[in-house]
Amino acid sequence: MKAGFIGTGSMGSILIEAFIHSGAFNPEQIIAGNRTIRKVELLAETYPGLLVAQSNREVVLESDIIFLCVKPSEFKKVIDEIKEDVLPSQFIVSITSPVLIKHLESLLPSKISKIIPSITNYVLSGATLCIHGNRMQPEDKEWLENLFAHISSPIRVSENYTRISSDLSSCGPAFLANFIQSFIDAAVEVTGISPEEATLLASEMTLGTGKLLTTGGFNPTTLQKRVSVPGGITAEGLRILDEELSGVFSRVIHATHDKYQEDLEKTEQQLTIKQQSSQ
Ligand SMILES: NC(=O)C1=CN([C@@H]2O[C@H](COP(=O)(O)OP(=O)(O)OC[C@H]3O[C@@H](n4cnc5c(N)ncnc54)[C@H](O)[C@@H]3O)[C@@H](O)[C@H]2O)C=CC1
Ligand SMILES: O=C(O)[C@@H]1CCC=N1
Repeated sequence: MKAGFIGTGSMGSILIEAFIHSGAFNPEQIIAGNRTIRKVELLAETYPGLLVAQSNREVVLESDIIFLCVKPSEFKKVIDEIKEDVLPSQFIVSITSPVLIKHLESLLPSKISKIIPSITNYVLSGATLCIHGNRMQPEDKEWLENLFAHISSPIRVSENYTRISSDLSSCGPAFLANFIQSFIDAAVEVTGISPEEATLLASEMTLGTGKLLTTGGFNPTTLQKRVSVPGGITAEGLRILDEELSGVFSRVIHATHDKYQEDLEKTEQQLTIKQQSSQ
């Protein structure tokens, strides 16, 4: 099994490193290409045996499964480069939400899935969102999800819910980190505790909270209730949060969905124009 990666930016390189660290792939099983080739050369220096492709075509010609790890606006160019070489027996995995499965299936003859990762996969944790195309047979889906199980909890989602699922799973780490940073900044400003100590405490707290919510038998509601001693201190803090954060996440979700719609329309336009002109 040879795995090819087109795009070794933030998420492409995180996936490569996670697959290697988890033992899912040896470096020798990986070939990667990137617009700026130096990024792949650096990966190959860290993981000897990893092959540096000189072109996206080379990635496709050498791989059984190809991960497309470029931004939505870069898809058209990549697909134009590789489409003549893609085979029906190959697997193509897109990690980009605004590129629809139906467009990929109309442009490429391979088996297609969309799997949206998360930065949490870097530490072999968090979810990956799995959306499979029509050519994926039950055994293909099982095989691919087993591969992603090395680095994540693969969860099947409907393509209609890609955005909100990705908001929770993939944007979520940044949203949560923003909340934590505000908590730390306030702690430093109000009390004079050092930023390092506040950050350590907040980070350990986040790890423990994640464990309680995944394997500790709590959900967000029961956790808040359990920590809030009746007439105690936590309830005072929660009262402020409930007042101040009311409506904030609806606005966040509207903002991500507006941007998604914009990307979806632009990408659809690019990919379908290409399709018409190639007929
Ligand atoms: N960053 C994240 O946490 C997550 C990102 N994603 C998705 O992953 C996709 C990539 O995101 P990032 O890795 O963050 O972006 P990035 O900008 O860090 O990486 C994209 C890479 O693609 C390369 N590239 C561009 N055009 C190319 C071409 N024609 N041929 C070969 N390589 C080319 C660029 O040089 C760059 O290294 C995006 O669509 C994003 O929505 C999905 C889940 C999480
Ligand atoms: O910011 C972005 O566009 C990507 C999508 C999910 C996480 N990061």
